[in-house]
Amino acid sequence: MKYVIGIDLGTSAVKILLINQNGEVCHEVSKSYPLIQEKSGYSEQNPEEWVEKTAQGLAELVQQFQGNVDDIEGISFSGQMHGLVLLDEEHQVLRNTILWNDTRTTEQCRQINEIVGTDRLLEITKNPALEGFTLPKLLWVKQYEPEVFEKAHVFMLPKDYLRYRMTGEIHSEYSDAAGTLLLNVSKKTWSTEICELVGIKSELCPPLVESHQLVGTITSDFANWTGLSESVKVFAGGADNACGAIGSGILSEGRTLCSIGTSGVVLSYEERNDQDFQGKVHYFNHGEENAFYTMGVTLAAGYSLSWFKDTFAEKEEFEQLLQGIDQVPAGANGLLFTPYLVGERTPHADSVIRGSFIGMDASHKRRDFVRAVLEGITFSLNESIEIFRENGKTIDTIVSIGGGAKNEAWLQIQADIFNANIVKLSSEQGPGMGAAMLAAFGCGWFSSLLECANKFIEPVKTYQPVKENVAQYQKLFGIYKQVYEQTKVLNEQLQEFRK
Ligand SMILES: Nc1ncnc2c1ncn2[C@@H]1O[C@H](COP(=O)(O)OP(=O)(O)O)[C@@H](O)[C@H]1O
Ligand SMILES: O=C(CO)[C@@H](O)[C@H](O)COP(=O)(O)O
Repeated sequence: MKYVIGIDLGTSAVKILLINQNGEVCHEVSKSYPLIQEKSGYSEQNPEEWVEKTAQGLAELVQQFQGNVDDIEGISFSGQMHGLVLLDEEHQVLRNTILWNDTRTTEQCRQINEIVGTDRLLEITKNPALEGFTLPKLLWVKQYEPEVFEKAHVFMLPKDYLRYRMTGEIHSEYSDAAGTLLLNVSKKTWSTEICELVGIKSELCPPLVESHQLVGTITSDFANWTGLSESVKVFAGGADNACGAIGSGILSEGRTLCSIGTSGVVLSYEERNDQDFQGKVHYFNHGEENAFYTMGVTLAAGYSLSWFKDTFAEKEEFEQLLQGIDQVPAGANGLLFTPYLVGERTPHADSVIRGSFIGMDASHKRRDFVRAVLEGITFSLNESIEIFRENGKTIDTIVSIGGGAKNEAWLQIQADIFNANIVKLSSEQGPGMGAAMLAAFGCGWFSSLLECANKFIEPVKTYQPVKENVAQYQKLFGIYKQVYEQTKVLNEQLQEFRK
């Protein structure tokens, strides 16, 4: 039996899956790392931490593995998107990575809009300038840390840096490059036009490859560190949402995904590169060659729940915190939560807005708050679904993955709020599975990703919407949507008091 490894470099943790040729998860390791949040709106990580935790995880996985290590044939990656890793000429990291959920770059987004023009930007990159994307981060470093920027030789995305440390080879691939705001998404080339306009040397952009492309083998140092064989083939991999889509079988038109990790996304497969959502949702290259996807993003989805847990129930596990929420009625007894803890992306691209609990009552218990948090996150994702539906998409079935798909009551809440069937898969680790599938396809085990999906992906349960809950949530969603407008000015006034 042969095996592949899928490494998902998430925001909360690196998750590593060992998968056999039947698509069975044989071993699973997860190693977490913290966010560095020096100020309100800032979010960074130390790339060295990703490398160390991945190496530790792989070493643990190899130790647990009973078979012959030479039978592990391929490795590929899925990674949190947009994060800026800057390397100098010696390929040393110049500063901490500025992450996708860091919103310090509103000023740089305005500059990009002024210099490139919003229409031209949309034409080339298919996306508007948003704080989370990589180009505004590059411009922020150029403006505020010129001594760092001067030394920059190449920029990389998180999983591309990890792969570089494992192989010594520097590459980017289209699905992650699409989230930089520097890629011409239809032509699949770095945009020299944008680089020139904003004053970024195009040599900073790494060479581009396809997600399933073989980029090398692991270095002898990394092999010694982990126990892996030096001959294991390394494939480029993809953005976590592209990989989540592959790992959930979102490989044809009409298929929709909901992924609740640190962020939350609703994603839809696109065959074509010329749909027009006027930048209301992200439009990126898929990890499948020449395919695309559109996506709405809630910045603090799982993060809202983990924030609540860390703040009010630090010592408890998620399972304990979520106990009993199925006994709280839909609507959490009149308590509403908006998950804008670090600002928002879809449908409100707003780095200043912050979250709220509306309707707190003396009768509310902790579990009402927990249910309200889950419902608020799900309402936020429903705003993305609403955009898709308003643009003519039929969304009646959604595959749900990510840490959020571990809880049955939350899956039912998703069915009721989205008014769609929710499909749970045998593994909620869609991005890691997608990465492993890219390795399996790259190794030649299958003639297409779709063929691999048919073998590897196993739906285990479907949650159907309950009519009474759907009606209740439709009323509540109308109220939820008003909270943004009603709290926007208040949050602008509060901004000067933030850390
Ligand atoms: N048992 C659970 N039930 C519900 N949600 C959970 C559970 N365990 C983790 N989560 C949620 O999943 C999130 C992490 O999901 P994950 O997909 O691993 O994220 P990432 O890829 O961003 O690291 C946490 O922030 C938490 O909100
Ligand atoms: O910014 C985005 C997508 O545009 C995020 O979805 C990141 O890709 C992080 O993903 P998770 O760590 O939440 O999976």
